[in-house]
Amino acid sequence: MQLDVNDVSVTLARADIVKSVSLRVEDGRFVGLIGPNGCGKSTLLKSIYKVVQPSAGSVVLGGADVLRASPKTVARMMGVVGQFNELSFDFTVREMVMMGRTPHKKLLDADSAEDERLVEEALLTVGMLPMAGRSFLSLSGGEKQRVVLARALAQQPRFLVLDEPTNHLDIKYQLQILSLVKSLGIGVLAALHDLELAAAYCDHLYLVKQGRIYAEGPPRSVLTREIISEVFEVDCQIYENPVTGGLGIAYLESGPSAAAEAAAARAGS
Ligand SMILES: Nc1ncnc2c1ncn2[C@@H]1O[C@H](COP(=O)(O)OP(=O)(O)OP(=O)(O)O)[C@@H](O)[C@H]1O
Repeated sequence: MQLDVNDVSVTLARADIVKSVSLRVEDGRFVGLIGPNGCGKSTLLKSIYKVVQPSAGSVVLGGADVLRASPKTVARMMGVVGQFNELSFDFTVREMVMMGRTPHKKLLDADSAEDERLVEEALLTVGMLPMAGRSFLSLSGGEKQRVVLARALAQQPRFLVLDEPTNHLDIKYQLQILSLVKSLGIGVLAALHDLELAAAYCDHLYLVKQGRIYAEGPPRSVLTREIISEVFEVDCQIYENPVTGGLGIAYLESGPSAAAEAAAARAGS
């Protein structure tokens, strides 16, 4: 299922946070959204999953107008793992994941055997089946993150939106969850902070700076020393990882002055 974001702008508290952003995620592609803190990644994702109303533009998923469609219609197609998943009420892990089935049910429908099966399968996939009876609020950050992903999987989405899905996860689960998401073979748009992981898993990257798309393309064309220095204000060396063959980034020094010095040195050389 293909996602098209067309000239989307978002204004919050009179500030222009997202400025005429267009992007495309073709069916089956894993697309990363990267950029510094506060550049507007989460706000853009929220406008795609209908939590924030854009001031302009359109969002089209599988031919459907997401901004006009009902939340239930969108939830039948799109799974979401957002950044904050705190709840006021406590639910068990199993109940949380069962909520992923809601968009596929009618009001007051009981859970079917198929619902139960999908919930078990999703819990097994994220390694949380042994904790199915636990209270969600009692879980660690990483365990909660895996349960929220299981809920999105139980939803059987045809498109996934992930906002820093590896936040809180240790390295085993970071790798496992990204591999799992990739293996689903559906369109994925994920905000990611770890640039090496983004390079390893994403087919295509959009780099956001101050609410606009600053660069886009295959990871190797976006993650260059120049672009990282300009956008993240950190000097680095890009290399080919001799073990994995993937793109490696060695960060040299942080801070605006180091980046400015590096830029000046490059300009002078
Ligand atoms: N409801 C709001 N009202 C006013 N400003 C907001 C609101 N929500 C977000 N912002 C501001 O919009 C900007 C972009 O925030 P957003 O959360 O989209 O950034 P982000 O790229 O996801 O950042 P991070 O990497 O830190 O998660 C920030 O300056 C933030 O303070």
